[in-house]
Amino acid sequence: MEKFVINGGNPLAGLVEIGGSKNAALPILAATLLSETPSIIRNIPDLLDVNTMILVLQGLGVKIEKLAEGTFQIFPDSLIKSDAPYELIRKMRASFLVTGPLITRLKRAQVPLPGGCAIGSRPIDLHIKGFLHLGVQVSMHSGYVEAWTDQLHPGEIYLDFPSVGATENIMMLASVIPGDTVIANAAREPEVTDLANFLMAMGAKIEGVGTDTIVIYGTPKLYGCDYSIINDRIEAGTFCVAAAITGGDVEIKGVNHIAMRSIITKLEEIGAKISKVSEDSLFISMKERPRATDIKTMPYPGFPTDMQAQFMTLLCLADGVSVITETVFENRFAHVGELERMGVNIKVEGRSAVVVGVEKLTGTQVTASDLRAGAALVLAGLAAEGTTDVYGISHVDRGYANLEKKLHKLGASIKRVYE
Ligand SMILES: CC(=O)N[C@H]1[C@@H](OP(=O)(O)OP(=O)(O)OC[C@H]2O[C@@H](n3ccc(=O)[nH]c3=O)[C@H](O)[C@@H]2O)O[C@H](CO)[C@@H](O)[C@@H]1O
Ligand SMILES: C=C(OP(=O)(O)O)C(=O)O
Repeated sequence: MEKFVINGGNPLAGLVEIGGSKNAALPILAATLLSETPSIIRNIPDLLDVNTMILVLQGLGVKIEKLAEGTFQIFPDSLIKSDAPYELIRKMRASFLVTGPLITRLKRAQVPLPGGCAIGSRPIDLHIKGFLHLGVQVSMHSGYVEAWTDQLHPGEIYLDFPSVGATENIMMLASVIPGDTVIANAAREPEVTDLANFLMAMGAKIEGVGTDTIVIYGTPKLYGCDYSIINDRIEAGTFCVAAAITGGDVEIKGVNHIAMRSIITKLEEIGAKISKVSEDSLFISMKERPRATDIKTMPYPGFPTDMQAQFMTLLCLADGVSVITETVFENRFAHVGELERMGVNIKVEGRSAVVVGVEKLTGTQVTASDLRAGAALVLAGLAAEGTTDVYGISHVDRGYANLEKKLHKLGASIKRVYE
């Protein structure tokens, strides 16, 4: 078993470079299946989830070559299988994103229902709704989604919620269906935009990217291309909180200021001083005790649910009472119970958590239940008095590359221990 052992109290200082975005890399890797010709994808982060997606593609028959650190060439011409294995899909919900591309290439897909996870039940009804509108037939049995088509056609799809994954699956499928497909109430996340940019680099024509109405003018053939994915705004946000919670001074390089607007605004409300160093770099410093503030998670450009747990840790140390409301996932407060072991004062009432700031956190043993809960516990450990052992760090490895190395370089006392 692996754990992080953290001795808290060191203010972080120096420069950290942000890597490629997990949530952009996963759909873009799936989208390489849409053409028969190879693509080169750059800036792919070295994460467990990326490895899982690579195994999914290889399991479907696709050849993948690593050209350099973070750069892979994908040869989708060897795609032969339309069924994705349960062992991989259950590890990572994003593997369901191969469904759209499989239908376009092989006219059928058999993919296990990805199921729920520690943050909620996470249904896929909106993905299915989109497929049905585009001429796909779908049946579900024994925990599998079976999808097939004789004739795809364009359509108009209204999403009841701007689901990131549903927007991505539908956009991929529609990009090879001649005619105009409209996705209304589409997700506007920067990672959806990155996927659209990749599809356009492959030859698709898409309008309204980054707005809530995306129009895809499909073309029967897409071609592989050379593409570099965007950096990870959630990794950047997590390092911002690490700097703030330790009273540090850190330059964060590889950021998109616009994509991080809600995160930066909330940090400033809490009392962090943030300045723009360059087009892709910011400096964050925090010398005072954090101030309480309220946060409500929302689809982009609202405050990201993937930063909720990390901000909760910061607000646990604030002077005053904060209310954090989670509107995106129904059950994303699993970190609260573990933070309580470190001395926080939080009361969960339905979808809101009332956080009464305390003066200090105390190190102890805690266990991550999911990716961002794990990040929140690491942040708590960086600020706590004494030693914190964070277990369950495979969750953290799903979404952070070299987290402990990057934190150590900034002056944190953190090491990975194999027990
Ligand atoms: C790999 C990836 O990109 N993951 C991100 C993606 O997840 P993911 O794409 O799974 O998130 P969605 O935007 O689809 O989910 C948001 C909400 O919609 C609900 N829903 C979704 C689909 C559906 O068919 N029916 C339905 O009810 C979900 O249960 C959830 O409550 O966006 C989330 C919201 O920003 C992020 O937290 C995840 O990090
Ligand atoms: C919820 C997350 O990811 P996923 O959708 O892959 O579970 C996340 O990145 O915080």
